[in-house]
Amino acid sequence: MTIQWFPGHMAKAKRQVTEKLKLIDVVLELVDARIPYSSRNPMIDEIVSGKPRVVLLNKADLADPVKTDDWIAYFNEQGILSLAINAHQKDDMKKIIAACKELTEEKFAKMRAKGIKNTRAIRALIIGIPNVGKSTLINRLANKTIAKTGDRPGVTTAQSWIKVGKEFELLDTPGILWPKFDDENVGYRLAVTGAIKENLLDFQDLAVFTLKFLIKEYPERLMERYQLEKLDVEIVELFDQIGKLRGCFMSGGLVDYDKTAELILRDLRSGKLGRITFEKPADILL
Ligand SMILES: Nc1nc2c(ncn2[C@@H]2O[C@H](COP(=O)(O)OP(=O)(O)OP(=O)(O)O)[C@@H](O)[C@H]2O)c(=O)[nH]1
Repeated sequence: MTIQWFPGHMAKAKRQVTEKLKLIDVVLELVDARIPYSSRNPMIDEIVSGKPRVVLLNKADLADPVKTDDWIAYFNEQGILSLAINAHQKDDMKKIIAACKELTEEKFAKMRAKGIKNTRAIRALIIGIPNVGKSTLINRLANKTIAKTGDRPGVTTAQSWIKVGKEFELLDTPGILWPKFDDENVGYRLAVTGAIKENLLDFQDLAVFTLKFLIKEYPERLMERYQLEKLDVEIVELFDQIGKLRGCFMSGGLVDYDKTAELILRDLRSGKLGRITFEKPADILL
């Protein structure tokens, strides 16, 4: 997984998704429930225009449930159906299929009214930015492991359908979209949640961003996890305290800030700092 999008890439990705859209009845737009704004493609409305769509707030198991509810209400207000899911959870698949049925009911009723007898299965496509859980969801819906092919430049692979019961089928390769790049905070949020390739990142920089965010939004969690008594100190002081507590030292006995930063990010990504969401609908101007 890399995120290196250039105008040429973007145009090609858009074309590939547009081609796939012609084949399907309903779009499953996957976003990261911890960053439902930053993990959406900026041109998504234009790209899927006219197709019924469900926004799936994936990795909801890692996100703050109160904020997830706010996001669902927000999408509702926009007239977009949305569901909180965990792509590893079998039970959540039923909710997705039920939502797809609801959204395509009218279209299929019209087909039946025209006398088309053997009504086919509902056809769906998963789309989303890198690392949002597309393959995991495909495998979960398919109930087996489907080889990860993605869209490679210049390679035309035949489209095939994965049957999920009698009434639903899924295109076996997802549509890959690019994230937003227009705002520094968006970049940080994508990076701390793991959407950007690790070797492109400065862990100390990301850990500073994370600590500042936690001080503001989840101070108790931070204090509890790292046994901190107060947070109104310099960030470097927090690094020192956390590094000492967790044994992140260099050979001379000084705190190793790189190791400490990695530890903070690992804790965040694995949910050890609790369920965290980085953005609220009220924070964004849409
Ligand atoms: N906790 C949690 N982890 C998830 C969930 N869905 C996916 N993941 C994890 O997120 C990581 C990325 O998932 P993938 O399915 O590879 O994502 P993708 O969108 O196919 O990624 P690309 O191939 O890079 O486009 C994996 O480590 C998954 O196990 C979820 O609902 N909850």
